[in-house]
Amino acid sequence: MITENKDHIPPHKNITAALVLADGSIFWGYGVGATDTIVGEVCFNTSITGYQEILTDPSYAGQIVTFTFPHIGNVGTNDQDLESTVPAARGLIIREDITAPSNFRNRTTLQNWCTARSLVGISGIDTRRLTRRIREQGAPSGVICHSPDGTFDIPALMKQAQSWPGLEGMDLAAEVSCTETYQWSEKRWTLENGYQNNDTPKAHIVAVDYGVKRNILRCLATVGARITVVPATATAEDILALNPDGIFLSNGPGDPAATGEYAIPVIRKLLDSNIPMFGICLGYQMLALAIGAKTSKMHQGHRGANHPVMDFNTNKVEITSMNHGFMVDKDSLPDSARISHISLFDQTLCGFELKDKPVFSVQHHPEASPGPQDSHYLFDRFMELIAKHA
Ligand SMILES: NC(=O)CC[C@H](N)C(=O)O
Repeated sequence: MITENKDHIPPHKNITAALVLADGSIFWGYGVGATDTIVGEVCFNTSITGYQEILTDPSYAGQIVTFTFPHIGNVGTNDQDLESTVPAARGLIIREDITAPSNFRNRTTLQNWCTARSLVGISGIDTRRLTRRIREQGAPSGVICHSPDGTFDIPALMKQAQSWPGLEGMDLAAEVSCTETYQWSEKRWTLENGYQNNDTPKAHIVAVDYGVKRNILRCLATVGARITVVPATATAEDILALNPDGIFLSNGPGDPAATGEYAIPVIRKLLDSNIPMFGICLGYQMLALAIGAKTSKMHQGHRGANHPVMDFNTNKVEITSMNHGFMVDKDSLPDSARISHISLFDQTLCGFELKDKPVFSVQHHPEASPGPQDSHYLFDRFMELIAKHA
């Protein structure tokens, strides 16, 4: 492992990758995956499992993920733990070299999988040091350059990192959304049966895809929904014409405030229909904007699988999976909304419900993938709300 420096010359001849931050810091390491140069916001995730799900979560579009857990890649990759097929994380930063996979579900190494997906990574990085720096100074823009012959144009890489505009004000949801409407009936994976379909649906949910994770759709199918997934640009009329019993607003990448042109007016119209509605993460943030609340960029964000959240409906604490860099400002919630969930790490707002409409939403990821399953009850809560309003 080589610690960061500002010297433009690689410290030895085996170096095949560089991570260059906008402030000029250089971290040298070893290339993983595709031979390319990528730019994005450098964030960190503290989960100890689920790197494949994290890297395929469309909410990470525009981001480079630093894994704080040192052993990434040691269970290989498979075809089942994918959260999407659309572009998601741009790159990965890891501590240890990827070792030979050891898991009965493995199909191919993380190294080959990254190459096949055009994902660029760097290993050999002091991820503790990098994470401390993000905690102290916020998530920086950065570039990973994977160069097998060990040549790097550091000033050009620095310039590329500095000229990247950052996620604030950036709309990425429309880029990762599906373009055609489709049906979904697959339920959550089990060791005994793999993926099974829900063939006896109890309700029809229209899910608006701002970058939806497959496990959210699977959780909805598991609690009994038939799901129609529509593109982020679907109008309220398109959605209502499908005759939904419930409407779901998905997670997704980028700045929620940047979706104001297309998503917010649609959500406002949908609220008028009084159809039960549930939002997760970006969907929650956009719902908040639609009722007049405000969102802002967080200093370092929440990304991990051990975030404690309090549910005020039951006064129970749930350990949750999180992945967000923006938040809804608690004080900006209008009187029409009631706080339902709060982060016990930093007291930020994690959920609200509307007082006079069958609408609720959460900032965390109840579908997990990866992470603890404590929050699965929220999908049941949605189905109960739908049954009550049928
Ligand atoms: N997982 C998500 O939906 C993330 C929402 C939003 N892009 C954020 O970073 O806060």
